[in-house]
Amino acid sequence: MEDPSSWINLAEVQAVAHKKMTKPAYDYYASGAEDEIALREAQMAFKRIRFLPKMLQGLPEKCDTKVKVLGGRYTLSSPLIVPPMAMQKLAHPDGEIGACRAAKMHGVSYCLSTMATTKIEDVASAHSSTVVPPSEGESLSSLKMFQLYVYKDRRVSESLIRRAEAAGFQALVITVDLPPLGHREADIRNRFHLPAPLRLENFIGESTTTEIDKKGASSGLADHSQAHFDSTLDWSIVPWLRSVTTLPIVVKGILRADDALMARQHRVDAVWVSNHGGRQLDCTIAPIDALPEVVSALEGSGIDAWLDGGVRRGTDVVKALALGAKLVGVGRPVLWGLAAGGEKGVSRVLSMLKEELGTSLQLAGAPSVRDLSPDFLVMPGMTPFCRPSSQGGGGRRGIVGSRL
Ligand SMILES: Cc1cc2nc3c(=O)[nH]c(=O)nc-3n(C[C@H](O)[C@H](O)[C@H](O)COP(=O)(O)O)c2cc1C
Ligand SMILES: CC(C)CC(=O)C(=O)O
Repeated sequence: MEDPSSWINLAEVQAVAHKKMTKPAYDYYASGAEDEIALREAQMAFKRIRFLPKMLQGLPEKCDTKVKVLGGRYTLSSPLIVPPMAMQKLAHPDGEIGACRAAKMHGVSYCLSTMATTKIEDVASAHSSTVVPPSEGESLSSLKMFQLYVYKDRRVSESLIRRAEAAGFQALVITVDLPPLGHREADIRNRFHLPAPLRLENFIGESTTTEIDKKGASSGLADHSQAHFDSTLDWSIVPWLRSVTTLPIVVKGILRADDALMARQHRVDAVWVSNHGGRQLDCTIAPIDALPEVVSALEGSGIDAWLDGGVRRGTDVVKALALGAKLVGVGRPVLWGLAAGGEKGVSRVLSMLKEELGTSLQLAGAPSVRDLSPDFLVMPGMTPFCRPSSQGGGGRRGIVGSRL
């Protein structure tokens, strides 16, 4: 199991990572808040959705996964994104650099966390200098983005944004579902802290102390976020961000249609449907269940809906795309790949997921990700019926009781 090429699914990678990681590091990555209902539900909700595949569609040999995002500004090779995840050197010395390089090599977008163990500028230059060979004659394209936690001291946030912009990050993702930090019992029990010599590299030389570096009485994460993150944010944060940056703004952590409407009113560039991997408020709705309402709130606005949470299979990606997500994030499996095999491990995780995505598109009968729609799915509790049209071809389908 040492050789990443021997792994055949993402669950297997987690088992390898588990054996290699220290208990506090594994628990920090794996766990959710409180009873972990939201964590489990995010995955289970995908499994309740069924496909209604189309046959004899005259598919190309390889289905097209290109997507246009951020108001059509960018065409990307893949709808996959590595969401922001803190402290990636806890998994492996390759850390954020290994993860972002592997993502770029696969045409997968990468979002760097504020709470990284590698400096913004170092990640940017590793990403820029990664040369991606053309794949089947096409050059792969993806984005690098920066995720922001807003600090009580706005000068800290402003400096992070300016550094990310200067370093060439192409979008700013602001996370709105934290603080305060969710009640993560494993981290409290383990008195989680970042072991030396690892540090939150974006804050070296600044007045922001980290708390995360020291073993305290409780979780260092909770201490840090309570001390420094602004828990009083409201929608006026969007105009403030606009006053600081010209980057597209993505709001991450939305689960409600009325919040999506507020995001629309504030002209953000994308709404990222997420429950933070079940690490914040427990018992939230699964992101995939929240997606259809958010998509309909954004309809006609040109604002993208992105999604993460519980994505573990290519079929999960297809379901999210069919329900209207433009980008789909896969979180923990990337960390498991990193822990189990460094950059090569991440690369294997992404290649398995891309392969599953390609196969699932073919089996569902969609020539491209842009051809997907709710018509390919049967939602829980709904009875599908398919009616041939009176003209022959292209039958009509409905789902009894469906809100889609
Ligand atoms: C270890 C870990 C660290 C995370 N750190 C951040 C972070 O710094 N910023 C953020 O917005 N989300 C963070 N997240 C949440 C992810 O961006 C993402 O929403 C979540 O992991 C998706 O769920 P999944 O792991 O089931 O794919 C983190 C998640 C994990 C597992
Ligand atoms: C340091 C934390 C605030 C990072 C985070 O978002 C998480 O652990 O989920």
